[in-house]
Amino acid sequence: MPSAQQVYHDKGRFTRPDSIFRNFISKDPNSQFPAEKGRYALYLSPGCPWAHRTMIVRLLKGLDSIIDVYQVHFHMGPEGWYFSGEGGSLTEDPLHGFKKLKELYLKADPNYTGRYTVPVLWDKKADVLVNNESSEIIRMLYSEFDEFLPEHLREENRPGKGLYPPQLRAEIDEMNDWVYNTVNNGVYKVGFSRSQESYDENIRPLFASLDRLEEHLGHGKPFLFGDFITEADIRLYTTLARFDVAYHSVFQCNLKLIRHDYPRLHSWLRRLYWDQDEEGPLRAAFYRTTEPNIGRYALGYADSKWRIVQESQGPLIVPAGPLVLMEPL
Ligand SMILES: N[C@@H](CCC(=O)N[C@@H](CS)C(=O)NCC(=O)O)C(=O)O
Repeated sequence: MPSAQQVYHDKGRFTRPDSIFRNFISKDPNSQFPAEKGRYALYLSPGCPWAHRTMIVRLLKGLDSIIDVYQVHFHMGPEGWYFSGEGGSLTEDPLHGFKKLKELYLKADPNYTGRYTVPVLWDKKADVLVNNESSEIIRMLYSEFDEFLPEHLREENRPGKGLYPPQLRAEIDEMNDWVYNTVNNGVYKVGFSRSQESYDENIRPLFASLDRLEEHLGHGKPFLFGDFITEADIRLYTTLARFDVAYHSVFQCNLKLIRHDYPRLHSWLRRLYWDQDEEGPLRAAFYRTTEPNIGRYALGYADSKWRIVQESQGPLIVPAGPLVLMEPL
């Protein structure tokens, strides 16, 4: 097995390899992966921000009874993600009896040599891995399953015309691009640096982008693109929900805190988090997927940093603060 250094680093700089399985579920019944109730499952760990995107969209869209979720242990073991039976994890893969996610990937492709990442979108009927790239999985969930949903949850009937509405696509894509590079993955570039140079190189662009997002919210509207939620909010949220409780301390992203230094981002974050109305437009999707897990984010990141940066050498120390995980509204 290649070392964490070989998989992830280039001269001390963290590099995230591309996902490999890139098929799509379609509403077209004649497609290879047609949308069907009960046919697909998401394997995920609730600590992972990429998997968290899919958890949010599944609830936000009301797909809970249409797509299964199979949870692995909160943090990785020496051989990656595994089923433990603890803290919401299943005892084993319910479809194959596997104990490790690695076995699922090797079932999908015995010659697979990439990383065994979550989320995984699995086709239970064909018994194959459909897709392991969160940005694509969430887009399949927006509208491909709409025929199984009540009218008001279908994309065309949502106020604002959906999570990725045609009139905003270019702007959303443009924001996704810089937010991914400097914020979503930016925190990892800082936190998984194996050199001071790499840390220095990545910390300023991260905070420059947070400053830019704070400015962007100067429009005074509740969401990044106005009055209605879009995928840009979902993609930013999973990073900001982890920021003060994990990235600031564990990943040393410590020039500023969301709660003290970014009033608009802080209100935006808390409004999403604290909405507990399961019948409302957000269906409490942010609260239900974050509140049970936020207290474990620091542990999950301390553990992955210890594995990836320190190659499991020396002590693992998990920071205790902040005392308040998410400030009240
Ligand atoms: N581009 C992928 C990234 C997924 C990813 O890197 N997930 C991490 C957890 S946060 C993982 O499973 N890592 C396992 C490993 O690297 O061995 C996506 O967005 O789905």
